[in-house]
Amino acid sequence: MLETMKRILTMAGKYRHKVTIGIIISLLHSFFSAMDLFAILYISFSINTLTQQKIGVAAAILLVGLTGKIICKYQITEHISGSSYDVFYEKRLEAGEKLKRAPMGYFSEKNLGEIQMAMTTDMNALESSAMSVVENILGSLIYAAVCTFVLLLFNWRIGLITLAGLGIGILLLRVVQENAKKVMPVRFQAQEEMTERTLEFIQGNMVMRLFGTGRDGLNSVKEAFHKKQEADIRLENTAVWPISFYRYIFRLASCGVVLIAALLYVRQEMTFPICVMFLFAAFLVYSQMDGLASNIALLRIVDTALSQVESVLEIPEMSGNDTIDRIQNYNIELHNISFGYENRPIIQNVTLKIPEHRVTAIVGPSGSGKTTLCNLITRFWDVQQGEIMIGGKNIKEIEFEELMKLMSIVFQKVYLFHDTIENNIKFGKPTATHEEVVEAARRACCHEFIEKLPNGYQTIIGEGGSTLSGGEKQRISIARAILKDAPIIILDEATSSVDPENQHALLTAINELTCGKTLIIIAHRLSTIKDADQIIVLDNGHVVQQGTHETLLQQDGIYRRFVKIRQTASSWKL
Ligand SMILES: Nc1ncnc2c1ncn2[C@@H]1O[C@H](COP(=O)(O)OP(=O)(O)OP(=O)(O)O)[C@@H](O)[C@H]1O
Repeated sequence: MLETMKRILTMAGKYRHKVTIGIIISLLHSFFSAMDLFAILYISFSINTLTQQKIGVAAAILLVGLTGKIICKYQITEHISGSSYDVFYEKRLEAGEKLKRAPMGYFSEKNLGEIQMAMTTDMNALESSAMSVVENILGSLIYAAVCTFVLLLFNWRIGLITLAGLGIGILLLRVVQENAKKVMPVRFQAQEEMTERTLEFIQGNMVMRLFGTGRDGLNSVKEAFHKKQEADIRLENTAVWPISFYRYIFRLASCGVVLIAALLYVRQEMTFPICVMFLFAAFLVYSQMDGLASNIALLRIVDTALSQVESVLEIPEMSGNDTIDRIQNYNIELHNISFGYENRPIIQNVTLKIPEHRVTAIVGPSGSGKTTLCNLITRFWDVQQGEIMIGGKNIKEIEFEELMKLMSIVFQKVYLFHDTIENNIKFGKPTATHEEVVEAARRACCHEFIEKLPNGYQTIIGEGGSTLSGGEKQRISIARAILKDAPIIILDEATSSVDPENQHALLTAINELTCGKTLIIIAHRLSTIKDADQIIVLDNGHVVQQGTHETLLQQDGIYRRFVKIRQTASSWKL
């Protein structure tokens, strides 16, 4: 319990101080709450000599308690709940920054569900509960401790009964916590699986229907729902008995206090007023302990959510914090690089020079590693062996955002944001004017279709660009790259979705865009690569040929065979 509270305070970061003040105020709140008991004590002691003035004093004690409670509650909300929103606003930003610097390998299918859960469900749970749970638990415990202490002062026997009830109650809460500790990871895993399966079912719905497997897909979602349901029930069950027993213990201890007080009075070891005071106290002392049980269950949820969020905040960051200031040229050199996905070798011992201001085309059969090679140059993945240099500098030493300033990339899979077309293009240069956006769009051959849309450049694109065709999305991403105007350009099958009508204009635009730049291109069409300054032929992760179109045609290699069978070889990409 204390460990979780410590973690919550650590997570509070720069708000830790404010939260700590909030916790101290919450202790003060417990003290003011206990003033009800003081008022009863005062009345009980004065019962035989009660005057209007004494009633006034008791009323004043109650009033001070009530006022103190209200002021403290306001301050607690201000310091604890208020900080909670600030803390998790910043944690979301921090996680976003971390994710920006995480290696692409971190974003595996498995991790995506975890990241999504951590950034949404877990952060929400922490935002709404983490701080208040600390406040409630401490508040309840302090209140009970203050009351017990007062009772001990008045009668050690009754005080000890109250203390014993408190001790057993706390032990039972530990049992609840320990039980939940075993079940919570199962529940979280079930929740993650449910999120992943549901997303998969929604995203893959069309494919499932087309192949008549919609029902099978639903079955896996149902199974995930069922696992979640089972985990929830198991979690509830682990707490049912200990919590019932926990409540029973307090009732029992309260009854014990009543009985002992009555007994002591009968034996004339206690005066009637004190006995009455204990009768009241018996029920007041544990009045906040019922709520503590549900807060302990909540603390377990908070604990697991904390672990999930901490795991996102602790993801490895890519190394390198150098700038690109001292880079004199844009020659790219690959020195004996190797890379594999999860120990499956993809790129093997590749050594290459990609000269600046030249066009380098990468070709090879599907799956030969063309995209992977580009992903290594852009440092979306880090090489496992060898080094990649730009302008003589190892890219691992350059900060990722700085490195990205050097490159414009047109991906095979284009992602557009749920925003206006203008802002999507401006993503390449946020400071661009409308005229610059239009100019980039014209050069990327998308101005005309944008103009025909109902709101032109202000038309909102659906998430992921879902309201546009593949070709339209690709042209917008080219406009983005044109606007960014980086010295190194990587085009991964950029022309694949463009219709023949726009093909020529687009290639002209690409030529214009790439003129005088270092261009690496993975393209479909022979026309695109035959004018390249060098062509790299990849096969099974190895560079098997390298040269110009003419020199490669003269060699008896797979490039020549490819050119010959190009019309029929569907698995090749040129
Ligand atoms: N994220 C990934 N995790 C695991 N394996 C991957 C991943 N991305 C690609 N691969 C595998 O690496 C190999 C090379 O893929 P890559 O996309 O680099 O080839 P490519 O030559 O660009 O193919 P294509 O022309 O079909 O796009 C393929 O076998 C692919 O299945």
